[in-house]
Amino acid sequence: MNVLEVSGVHKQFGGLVALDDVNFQVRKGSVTAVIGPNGAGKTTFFNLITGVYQPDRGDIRLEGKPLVGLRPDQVAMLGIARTFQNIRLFADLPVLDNVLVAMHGRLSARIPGILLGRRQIRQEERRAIGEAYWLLEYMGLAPYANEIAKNLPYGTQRRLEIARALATHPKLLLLDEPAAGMSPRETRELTEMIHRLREDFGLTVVLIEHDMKLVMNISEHILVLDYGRAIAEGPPEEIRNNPRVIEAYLGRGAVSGA
Ligand SMILES: Nc1ncnc2c1ncn2[C@@H]1O[C@H](COP(=O)(O)OP(=O)(O)OP(=O)(O)O)[C@@H](O)[C@H]1O
Repeated sequence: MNVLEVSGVHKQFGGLVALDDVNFQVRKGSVTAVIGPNGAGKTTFFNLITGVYQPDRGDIRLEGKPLVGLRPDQVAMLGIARTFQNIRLFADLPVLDNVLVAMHGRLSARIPGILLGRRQIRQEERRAIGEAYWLLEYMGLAPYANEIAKNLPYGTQRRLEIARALATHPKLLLLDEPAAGMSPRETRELTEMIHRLREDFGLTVVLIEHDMKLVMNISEHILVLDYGRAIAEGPPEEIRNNPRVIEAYLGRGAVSGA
């Protein structure tokens, strides 16, 4: 079963075609990578899925529900969470609060505050704090719960971003260059963590990544974009040996370390 279905999605910025009639399906519970050279349209693709941009034409569906026309907060409510290439945290807030804020959107939508008595609000808060601690524990972040986010090492901030995404209880998790700036050890841990997320939560993951070792290790399926066009799609071993992909991307040294 497909969680995400993208059909004929096209996006132009003035004269620049950022995505050219892209089709893409993501199977439930899979890990899929979107790769390609700089400027190929990868982040634009995430921005279209998450409602940051609207496509000029085409259709995007999450479990059959149309996403085109929805705002980012509406897309998030339907079950898509993402992280960003440039980390976006509440830098001056403690780690725990960063997760609680992310959780808030989901909780307040589920139970309008006006319907709750003070005792119930306290119960909800206690439950939210319990869940936030659980998530921090799960992500190996519990020791940092009271640290200010901006003081964490870079790789740990990336993990916190993922914890914030998980706090929204997504069906589909989009990770934009999750290994950027990570040490080889942090990247190995990230690989294990993505595997665990899929096993423990049945989560579907789509990631944009330039670290080909990570991509080839973790993905079942890879979509390759070049100048906004989908030039190849398939399992890692097929993509690795695809002459068009080698020419457009892998041959340019992107496989170094793979
Ligand atoms: N808001 C925008 N306005 C104008 N052009 C844009 C906008 N967003 C993206 N672009 C252009 O669209 C093209 C695709 O950009 P995008 O960021 O999606 O590429 P990418 O594959 O994610 O690249 P990278 O690997 O460097 O992050 C680029 O030429 C970029 O300059």
